[in-house]
Amino acid sequence: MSNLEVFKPAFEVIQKIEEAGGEAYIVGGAVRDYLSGRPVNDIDIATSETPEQIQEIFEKVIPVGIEHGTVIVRHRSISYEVTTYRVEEGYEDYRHPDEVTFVRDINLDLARRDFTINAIAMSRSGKLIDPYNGHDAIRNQSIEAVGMPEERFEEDPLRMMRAVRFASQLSFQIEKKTEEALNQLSHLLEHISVERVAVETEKIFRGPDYALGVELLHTTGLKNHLPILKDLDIHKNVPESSLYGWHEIIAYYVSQYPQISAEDFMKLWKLSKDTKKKTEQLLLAYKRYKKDKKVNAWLVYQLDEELFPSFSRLSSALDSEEEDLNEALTRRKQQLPIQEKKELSFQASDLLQLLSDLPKGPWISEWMSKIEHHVVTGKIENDYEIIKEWVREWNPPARN
Ligand SMILES: Nc1ccn([C@@H]2O[C@H](COP(=O)(O)OP(=O)(O)OP(=O)(O)O)[C@@H](O)[C@H]2O)c(=O)n1
Repeated sequence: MSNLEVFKPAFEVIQKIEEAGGEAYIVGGAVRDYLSGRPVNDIDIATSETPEQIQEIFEKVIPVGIEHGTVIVRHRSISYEVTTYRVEEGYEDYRHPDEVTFVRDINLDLARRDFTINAIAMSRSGKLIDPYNGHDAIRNQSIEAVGMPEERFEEDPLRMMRAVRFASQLSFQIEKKTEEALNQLSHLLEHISVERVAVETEKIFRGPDYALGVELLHTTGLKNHLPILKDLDIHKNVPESSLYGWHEIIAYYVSQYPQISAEDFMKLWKLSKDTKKKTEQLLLAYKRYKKDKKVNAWLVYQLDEELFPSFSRLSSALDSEEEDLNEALTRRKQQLPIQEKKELSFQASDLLQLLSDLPKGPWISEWMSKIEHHVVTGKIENDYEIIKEWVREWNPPARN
């Protein structure tokens, strides 16, 4: 096994808990990702100690979910979620949080977890506690519920979406009995808040094996409980590449199916204002691109630079023949005469001064937009005198 360096600061946290008389292990996604050779991100720690005891042991503790037994410990500028061993999950939209029962045995804590690949604990010497043979499941690339799949899914139906998400992220197969339970219980997804389902759906489309994820959504029947997607033949119309974020997912489907709208996605999936803004920009830019069949100046000017990778991914998801447009967008942006409106050499105040006989009105912003468009697209130079001359020659609409 490769080296445990990545866990070193986390092992120090565990050591402190042990020195205070408690027990602690690294659990969940970090162990899974480490054992499957993937980069380790957030490290979660399970402990025999209560949040109050953890608060006494460490200086910097943020009480994020005391009633669930969870606090954040800051150590060497890294955050660790430290959670007391417990036997029931408190899922806000399905089970009542006060059903959480704290226990003193790591094995009981592992027993309440969703899949065997996620039910492995690692001690600070790197030793594994693996009562469900999760390490073997990782080697066999298999997603298998801990114990009875039906029970696990009834405890929290979101786990069904998580199974598909792990298939997409890890390229693992779902074990037969677990998949059968998915087929049988997919309807339970209706009990889960759409916000939680949205988080998993987003991860399914982002995964390297998103195509397997989309196929599983269809074959298991989970798709039938997903707003909007349930009315589409998503298994026949699979994106040509992964999509990162809801704005890309929506732009993809809205471009494919004229009968659906971005607004409906926003409403039914309860997505954020930020997603709405990004989706609108992306769709507008893509429409322009399709019309002109090239990355033109106005498109690049209007599209936020942070959306260039999204634009590029969207175009290859819709058309595998499409080149990677990210570089073309960046190059085109560098060539623009101005990057933003405030760089115009001729501002609204100049316009008002020049045409002081006209009453103020919407014509000002209409004119400024016209000037901006002309400068960006290279029809006139961004020079005060040149623009002034051009305005003089041009018949203001307000005078017509
Ligand atoms: N519905 C859920 C959610 C989580 N877990 C358990 O809690 C751990 C942490 O959950 P979470 O942070 O949501 O996911 P990870 O598995 O850590 O994956 P990632 O961080 O990559 O999303 C999981 O590994 C699993 O053991 C569970 O049993 N049932």
